[in-house]
Amino acid sequence: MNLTLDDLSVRRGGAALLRELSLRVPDGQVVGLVGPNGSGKSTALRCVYRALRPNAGTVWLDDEELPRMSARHAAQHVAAMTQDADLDLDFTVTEMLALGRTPHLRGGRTPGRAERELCERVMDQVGIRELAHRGVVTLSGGERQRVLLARALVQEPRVLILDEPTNHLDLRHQTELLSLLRRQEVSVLVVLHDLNLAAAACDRLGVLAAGRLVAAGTPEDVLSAELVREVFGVRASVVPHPLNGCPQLLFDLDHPATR
Ligand SMILES: Nc1ncnc2c1ncn2[C@@H]1O[C@H](COP(=O)(O)OP(=O)(O)OP(=O)(O)O)[C@@H](O)[C@H]1O
Repeated sequence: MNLTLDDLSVRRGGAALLRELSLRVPDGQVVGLVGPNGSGKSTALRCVYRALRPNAGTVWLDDEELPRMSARHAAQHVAAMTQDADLDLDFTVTEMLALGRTPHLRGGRTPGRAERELCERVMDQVGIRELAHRGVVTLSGGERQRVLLARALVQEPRVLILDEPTNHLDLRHQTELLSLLRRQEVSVLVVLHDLNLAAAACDRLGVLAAGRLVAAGTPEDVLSAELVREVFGVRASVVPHPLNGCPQLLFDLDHPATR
């Protein structure tokens, strides 16, 4: 399913948070949204998972306008793993995952055997089976993060929206999560801060600065030393990854900034 952000503008309290953002996530591709703090990345995602209504522009799922869909219909197609998620609930991990099936259950039906098997498969994929009976409030930051990903996958979405999904994860879990994303047959829009992980994991990148899309394309097209200097104010060298050739950034901590 193709996801299209179409000319989105968001203004709040007299400030422009997003300015005429257009970005396409083609069916089955992983598109990364990167940019400095406060550049509008989460704002863009919020417009997609309907936590925020843009002042102008819209979002398309193929040729259907997402804001016009019912909440249930939208949730059958789009799942989000976000910074806003509230896990301070007295639920076990298994119960939390079952909630992910809600959009697909008709008339308040409770999850049956097929749903339970799906949840178990996803727990194995994400490596949280041993947490199944733990209360979600007792989990570490990284464990919670993986439970949220599992809940999104249990939803069996066609489009997955992820806001900094790796921020609490250790190195192994970061790489596992991103390689898992690449194996999913869904369209993915993901905000990442780590440009090297973004270059490795994403088919395409969009770069936001002050609410505007300033570059978009393949990681090779986008990640230049000039762009990193201009957008992030950081001096970096770009080298090809020795195994797969994707661009990777090296930083000089003695001379981090250009100004
Ligand atoms: N309701 C609001 N009213 C006013 N300003 C807001 C509102 N919501 C967000 N902002 C501001 O909009 C800007 C963009 O916020 P956003 O969360 O989209 O940035 P971001 O790129 O995701 O940042 P980060 O990398 O720090 O997570 C920030 O300066 C933020 O303070």
